[in-house]
Amino acid sequence: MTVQFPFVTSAPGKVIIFGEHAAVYNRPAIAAALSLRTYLLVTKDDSKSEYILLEFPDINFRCHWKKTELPLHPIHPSDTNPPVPPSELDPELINDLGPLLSAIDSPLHYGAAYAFLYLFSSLCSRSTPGGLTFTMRSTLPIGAGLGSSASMSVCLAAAFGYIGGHIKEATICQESKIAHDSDECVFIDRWAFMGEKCIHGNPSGIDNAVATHGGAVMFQRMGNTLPSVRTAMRNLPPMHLLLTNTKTSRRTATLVAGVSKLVTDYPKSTAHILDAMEAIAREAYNLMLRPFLDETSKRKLLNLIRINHGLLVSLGVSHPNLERIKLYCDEMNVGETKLTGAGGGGCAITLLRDNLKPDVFEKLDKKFCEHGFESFRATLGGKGVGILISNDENVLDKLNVPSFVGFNSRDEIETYVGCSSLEDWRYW
Ligand SMILES: Nc1ncnc2c1ncn2[C@@H]1O[C@H](COP(=O)(O)OP(=O)(O)O)[C@@H](O)[C@H]1O
Ligand SMILES: C[C@@](O)(CCOP(=O)(O)O)CC(=O)O
Ligand SMILES: [Mg+2]
Repeated sequence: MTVQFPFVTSAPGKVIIFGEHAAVYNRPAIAAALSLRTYLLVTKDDSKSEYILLEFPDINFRCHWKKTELPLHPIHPSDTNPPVPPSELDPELINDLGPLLSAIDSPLHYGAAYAFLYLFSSLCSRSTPGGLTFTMRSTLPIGAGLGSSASMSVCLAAAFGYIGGHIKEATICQESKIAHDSDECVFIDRWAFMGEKCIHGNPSGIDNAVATHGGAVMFQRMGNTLPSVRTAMRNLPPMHLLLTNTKTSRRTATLVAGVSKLVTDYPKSTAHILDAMEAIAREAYNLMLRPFLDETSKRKLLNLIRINHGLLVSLGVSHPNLERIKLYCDEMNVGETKLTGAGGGGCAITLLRDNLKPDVFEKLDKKFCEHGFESFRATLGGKGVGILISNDENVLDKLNVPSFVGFNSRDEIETYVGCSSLEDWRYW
């Protein structure tokens, strides 16, 4: 198979509706893909053939390495094709990557470069051409609980899987749906999970599963060795979720580590909290299987959102700004609010009551603006990982590093190269 450059891979962010953090401890959680996405442009420039280059303008990071410096793993005849990652990160590869990462100070840059190098070295070989530039753009806020790390890892795993010849070019267009997981999606999901491990140590795998497969799922990790269970939730009832970003930055790695310490220090008490979160996710799952929410089901879901948030507060992963959002929503009686993702800042979701008057939103928006928060209505359950390989001159005109770096808003990215605008996107 010949790899055609330039190309773009893309994957969605996600909203965890119930069960964040508990998901790390093998409890079920419910999440759905978001319409906001990450896009990774891969271009080839023969005049730079000695190098592999990163352009990550969203986090203000660019970097390059000589291809000969990279610890590309030689392919052994006994290797499985496509390669299957081990259950833990490979200590030998981690060691080899150390010197390449040692000059990077910022944890944001470090995590992104580490995931990049780990996946590149695992999936590309000496015969991979040099002169490749990887330019990453997200329409998602980064480090805000909406799974930007997983959507980035999925974009990388898909791109390296394609370049390394491990997966075929996708052929399924926007409208068609497949009933089962394709081999390509299984491959991408598994390797993106390794990227998530590089970025936050002990991920549950829910974020990369949603970013790969799209849609909505009930997900349960089964420990380190067994495969996770992923139950697709088709036909989610209309949920009317308001998503509010505190713009308070935080790192998932720090929050997951904080909960881990609490679980170690208070094993009995925290087990009850995690069990309660499991019961909430299961009750919510049964309610959300219905195509419409009657009044009683809606009331129950609202209650479950409130209880889940209270439990997350008890694990120490809220933040005064998340509590401010909850306070305003409670005062105006618009619905129930919980943090989403790792917490500690980032985003909250509010499940809105029915028949709210528009002026309530105006008042709420005004309050949020005073604190610099940003609200948007979430569209849930979109497409998973995709690839754009286009021969259209108008599209090709945008598929170069300066254009990609130069997009200055979410709307521009979506309009010029986005999954929602171009028909050339294909899905695995
Ligand atoms: N567009 C992007 N460009 C570069 N790095 C990114 C991008 N999106 C995500 N990342 C990486 O993912 C990290 C954020 O992941 P995380 O702390 O898990 O928050 P979340 O997944 O909720 O956004 C960033 O610090 C960065 O390393
Ligand atoms: C806290 C957790 O449940 C979700 C983290 O999501 P995010 O990185 O904050 O978008 C961790 C995980 O499930 O891997
Ligand atoms: Mg993350």
